[in-house]
Amino acid sequence: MQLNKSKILVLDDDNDVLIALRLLLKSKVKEVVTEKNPNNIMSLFEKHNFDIVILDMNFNSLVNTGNEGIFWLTKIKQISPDTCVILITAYGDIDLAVRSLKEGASDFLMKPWENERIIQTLKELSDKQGKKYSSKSFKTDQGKIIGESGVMKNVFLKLEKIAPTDANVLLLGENGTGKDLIAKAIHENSLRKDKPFVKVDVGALTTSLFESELFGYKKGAFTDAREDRKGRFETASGGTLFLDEIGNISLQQQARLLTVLQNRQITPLGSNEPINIDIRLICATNLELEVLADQARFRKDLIYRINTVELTIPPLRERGSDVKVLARHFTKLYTDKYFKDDFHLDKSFFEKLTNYKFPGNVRELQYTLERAVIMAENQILSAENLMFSPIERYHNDNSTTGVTLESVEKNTILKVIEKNNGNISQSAKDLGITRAALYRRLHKYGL
Ligand SMILES: Nc1ncnc2c1ncn2[C@@H]1O[C@H](COP(=O)(O)OP(=O)(O)OP(=O)(O)O)[C@@H](O)[C@H]1O
Repeated sequence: MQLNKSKILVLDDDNDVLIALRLLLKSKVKEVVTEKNPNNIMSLFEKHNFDIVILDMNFNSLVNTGNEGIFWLTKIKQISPDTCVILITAYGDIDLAVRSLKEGASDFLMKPWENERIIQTLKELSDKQGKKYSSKSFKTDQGKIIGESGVMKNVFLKLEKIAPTDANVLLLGENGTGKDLIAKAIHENSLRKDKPFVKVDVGALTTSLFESELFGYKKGAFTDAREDRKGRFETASGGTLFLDEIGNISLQQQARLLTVLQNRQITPLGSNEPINIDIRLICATNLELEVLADQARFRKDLIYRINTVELTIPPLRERGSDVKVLARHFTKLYTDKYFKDDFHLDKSFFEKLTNYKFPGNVRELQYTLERAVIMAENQILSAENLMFSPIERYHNDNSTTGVTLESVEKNTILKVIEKNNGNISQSAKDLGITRAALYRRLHKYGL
């Protein structure tokens, strides 16, 4: 990462220091935030993702032992392990310097400092971080996309290449794999980052809503159109439009979308005047590309339009050690959110997690850990604290123990209904039975 893309927090109780560093850094970094009170660290990290913190060693002018600096350094490293911390002190002390480096500080500077030395140190740290992020995580303002597995490193490398271009992107991956997060990351790391990011779950829109949501309407265009309303294409102008669940839109909706993308123009309902649109398009689906490319379901010409680059986000069960890294991340997140003391994560905790297949992917892991943290009765999290969601379990059960014909039938029905988003007519069709027969079975299995 270059220094001009870094977000920096300066924490010092001396106003002169804050002003001097703000003036020095303002034109050289992406954002510089200054703060006098270290008790505000937590809330600042909730709002910003700082790459580097410049931290005073001595907040209490009466006791210059530097211990406060070490205390806050440890806190920052707990909240955001990837943030680099540079400690500064007016009371140079080699022992303290060594200790702070052991506790995770990246460097140590003496007051009064030389401006050039600070800038040089910040540059080196930003460079190092850039390399680290490209292999371990990818940053967004919402947080980090975490992953250290080979497949995710590959995703990060592709993201770095794709994000700054204006290419349309198709994100493929099962539910809960992080497509939403990645769509935002692409936007935030693009040249359009200061313009809107607009998400529409198109799979959930009826035909008439699809038109009015995406293209907008003029007052009087239909009974409820009491005033002009901009469509999402127009709201996203200059920025990124993220169309989620694109695989679920009808052929008619696909035709409308294709026309807009070909002409780069929309015409609001009730208007005769087309409006030029300037958007970057990101689409996502949980269908596999081969399924999506089935002519009966999706137009090939539209696939080509939306899919300049495609990015497949692998399911969590194929990401090896990511389960552990994500588990640590979510445990920490919820420990802080619910003001709990830090937990010891037991061996059995990780064993149970790594043996589970996570049909609901990262979202399921996240909820499982939130539940575990809330319900924990002591400071140890072990296998017993992990309760996987029953709504996902039927996907995961590959063993034949206890399998009956009835359970197979019940699970198949559930899967098909889920695939069709609860649409009973379509599910009955896919199952090769009548709607009435499907209702009888739903009743029989208490579904
Ligand atoms: N690699 C990751 N690192 C950190 N958090 C993640 C990661 N992947 C997913 N998450 C979190 O998991 C949850 C689900 O992710 P997200 O909504 O992006 O998935 P999705 O693929 O868009 O799901 P769906 O297809 O159901 O819309 C979110 O809370 C997201 O922040």
